[in-house]
Amino acid sequence: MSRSRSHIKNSDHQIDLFADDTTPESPTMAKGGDNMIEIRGLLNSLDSTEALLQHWQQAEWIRPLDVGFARLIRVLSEEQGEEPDPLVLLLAALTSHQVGRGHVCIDLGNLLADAVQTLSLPPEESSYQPPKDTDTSERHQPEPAELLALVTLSECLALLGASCAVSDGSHTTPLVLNDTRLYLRRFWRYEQCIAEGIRQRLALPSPLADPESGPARTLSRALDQLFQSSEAVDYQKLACALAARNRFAVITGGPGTGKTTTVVNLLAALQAVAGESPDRAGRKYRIRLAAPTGKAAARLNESIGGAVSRLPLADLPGNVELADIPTRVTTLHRLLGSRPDTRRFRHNRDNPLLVDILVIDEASMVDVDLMASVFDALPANAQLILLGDKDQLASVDAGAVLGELCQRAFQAHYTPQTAQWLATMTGSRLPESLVDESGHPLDQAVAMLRKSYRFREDSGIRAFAEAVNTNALDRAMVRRIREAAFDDVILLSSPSGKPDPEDTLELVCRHAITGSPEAFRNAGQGRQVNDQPLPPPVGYRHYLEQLQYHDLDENSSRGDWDAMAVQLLEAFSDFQVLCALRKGPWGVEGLNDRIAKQLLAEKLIPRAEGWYPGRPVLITGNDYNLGLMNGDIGITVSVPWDRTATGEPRYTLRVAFPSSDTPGGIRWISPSRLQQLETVYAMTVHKSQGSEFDHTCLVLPDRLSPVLTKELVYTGITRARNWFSLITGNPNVLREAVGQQVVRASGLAERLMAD
Ligand SMILES: Nc1ncnc2c1ncn2[C@@H]1O[C@H](COP(=O)(O)OP(=O)(O)OP(=O)(O)O)[C@@H](O)[C@H]1O
Repeated sequence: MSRSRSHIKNSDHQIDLFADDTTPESPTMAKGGDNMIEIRGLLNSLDSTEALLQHWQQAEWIRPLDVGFARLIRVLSEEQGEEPDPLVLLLAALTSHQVGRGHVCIDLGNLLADAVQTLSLPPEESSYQPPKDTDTSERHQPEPAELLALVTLSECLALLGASCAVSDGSHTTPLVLNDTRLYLRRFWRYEQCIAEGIRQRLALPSPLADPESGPARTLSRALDQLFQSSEAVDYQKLACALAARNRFAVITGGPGTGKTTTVVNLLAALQAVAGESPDRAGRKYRIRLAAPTGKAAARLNESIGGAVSRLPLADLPGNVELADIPTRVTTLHRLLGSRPDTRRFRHNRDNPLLVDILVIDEASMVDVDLMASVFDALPANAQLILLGDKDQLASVDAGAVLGELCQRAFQAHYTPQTAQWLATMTGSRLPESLVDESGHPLDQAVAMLRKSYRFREDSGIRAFAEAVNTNALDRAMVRRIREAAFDDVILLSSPSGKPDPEDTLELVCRHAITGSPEAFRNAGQGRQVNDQPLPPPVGYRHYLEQLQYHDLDENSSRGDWDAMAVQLLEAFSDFQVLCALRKGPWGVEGLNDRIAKQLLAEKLIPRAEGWYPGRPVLITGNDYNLGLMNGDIGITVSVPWDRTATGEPRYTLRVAFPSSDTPGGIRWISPSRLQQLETVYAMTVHKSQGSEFDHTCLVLPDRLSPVLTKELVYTGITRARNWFSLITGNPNVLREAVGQQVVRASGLAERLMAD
C-alpha cells in the first residue's frame, strides 16, 4: 500500500491537491523563492528528513529518543508495505520532543500557527553551529519553524489520516490523532484512562445526593461538629461536603489554606457516615493516604497527626475512633507496588488496591503516567480525592492533571442544584458569582479553599505570592519588597546597584552562609508565630555549626547519633537556595560549586568536592534496594562505627536520611552505595515541590529563559514558611518571568467538558 507523496514535492502540486484548504497560505509560501523550494525539498525523501532530524539532534535541539521514534514509524510502516510520508516522520519526532517537554500531545493548529513558541526550538541558550559535513555544509539546514511554515494543517491532517502508523485510537498504532491533537499512543491511553476514571466516578449515584436521606443527615451533623467557624462562607466546610458527595473530588488551595485540615475533617465525616450506615453494619471505610514523593509524604505525615489528634471524635455520630482515620502517608509508588526495571505496578486492574477512599496530596506533581496507574489500580467504586495547589508548577514529566482539572475552580461554576444542596448541608450560602446554570459535572467536584490560615494578612510572602499569581506584580509592590516594607520578605541585588553577574553571585554565596538576617526588617528580630517567638532567618552556617560542635564520640550510642542526625536534618531544612536552571553559573551546578567553595573558605566544610562531613545530598532517582526515593535529602556525617584491624574505632562517612518507615528514625547509608544524587546547597524549584523551608532564597538569573515562568516564581515563593529572600541577576527578569505562563498541551479538560 505504498503511496506517492508527489503532493508535497513542490508547492504547485500542494496547492492543487489542497485546493479546498481554508488555512491561509503562509507568507513564506506566498513569497516563494529558491530557498523555500530547497527547504521544502527536505520533505521530499525519507532520507533527507531523517538527516535533518539527526542534524537537530546533533544540535541538541531534540533528543535521540525523538529521532529513534521517527525511525520506528518508518520501520513499522515499511513492514506494512507502506512508505511513510516524510512529514509524518517529522511530526512524529516533534510530538515525541513535546512529550519530553511535559506536553501530553502536540496541537497541530498551534504548532503551525507558531512553531517557535510551541516547540521552543531552537532553544534560547543554543550555541550550536552547523557541522561542516561534506554532504550538508553547502545546504541550508532549516529550523523546524521554517519547514513548518511551508505546510498546512489540512495537509498534515490528510497525511496523518492516511498513514498506517496513525489511528483515532480504535486500533493499535504508535500515533493517535484526535481532532488536531497528535499523541504518542501511550500518552493518549493515559489521558483516556484518567478521563474514563473520572467520568465513571462522577456518574455514580451518591447516597448523599438527597439531603433528606439518612446518610446526608449524618454528614450534615458531622460537618456542624467539625467546622465551627463564624465566617459567612466557610469554604473548608463547603469543600468537605462537596468531596464527600462525589467519588471523585479535587480540593485545591494555596499554602496554608487548610487542605490538610479539610481532608482530615472530610475523612472523619465520611467515617461518621459509614458508622451510621445500616448497609455497612458499622464497617468503616478503608482509607489510604499517599503523596507523589517521599518528601511530600513525610511532610503530610508530620502535619496530619496533629490535625487528627484535634478531631472532636466524641461529638461525631457513627462512633468514629482515632484508629479509623489514618495518619501514615505513603508514596504513590510504594502504594501501587513499584517493581525494579518496569513501569508496571503490582497493583492494577487485575490486582486492585484494597481501598475504599484514596487521598493524594501534592497532586500537582503527579504526571499523566502515574495518574493513569492510580486509576488503573483503583476499584471502580473507590473514592479518589486529589489535594494540591493548582497554581504550582506542573509535574516534571508529561501532563498537568491537577491544573487542568482546576481550570475553572476560581469561578467554581456550581449549578443552582449544587448551591442549594450545599446550603442545606452546610448552612452556608454561596456567593452568586460562583453559581452557573450551565456548570459541568466536573465543576461540581472541584472545591477551592480561599483563605490562608498560615500567613497573616500583613505577610509579605502571602502578598508577593498573590501578586505573582494574579498578574498584579507592579513596580509599587517590588519597591515595597525592596524597601523591606514586609517583615518576612527581602529582595537583594548586586551591591553596585547595576546588574553585575559576578557581584550578584558573590552576594548569593554570602547570603547562603548567613541568611542575611540584617537585611530583614528589625534584623529578623521580634516576630511571633502562633504566639511563639520566631528565631531570625538563618543560612547554611546554622546546620554546619551544629555538625562541627556536636559532642558525640565513640562512646555515644546509636540512638544519640540518630538524635543528632534528626536535629541536623531539621536544621538543614531551615534554609534552602532555590534556582530555576540546572546548568551555568545561575543554575544548580554553578551555584553548588560556588557555595561549597565559599563554605570551604569560611572553614565550615573541610573540602568542597567529593564526600566530606556536612555535604548535603539530594537523591535524584528512586532506589528501591536502598528504599530511597527521588527527592530524599541526606547529610553526610563522620561516624565512629567501623573498626581498625586492632579493633580501634575508626571514623568513616555515612549519609543520614530520615527513615521512611519509622517517624523520627534515621537510616545511615554508606556513600559508595548511593547511585543517583547531587549536592544540594542549591536545588531547582522543580525539585523543591512538595517541600517547605523555614527560609527560602530564590535566585533568578540575569537573563530570561523559557523555564522562568509565573508558576516557577510562585512555587519558589510558596516554599517559604517564615522568611523569603529573592536575589536576581537582573530586576527585569522577575517582571518578565511572571509574564510567562506554562501552557501544556493536553486534551483532558476538553474530553471531560465535552460530555
Ligand atoms: N479553619 C481554620 N481555622 C483556624 N486555623 C486553621 C484552619 N484551617 C487550617 N488552620 C491552620 O492553618 C495552618 C495550615 O493548615 P493546613 O496545614 O491544613 O493547610 P495546608 O493547605 O494543608 O498547608 P500546606 O500549604 O502546608 O499544604 C495550620 O496551622 C492549621 O492548624
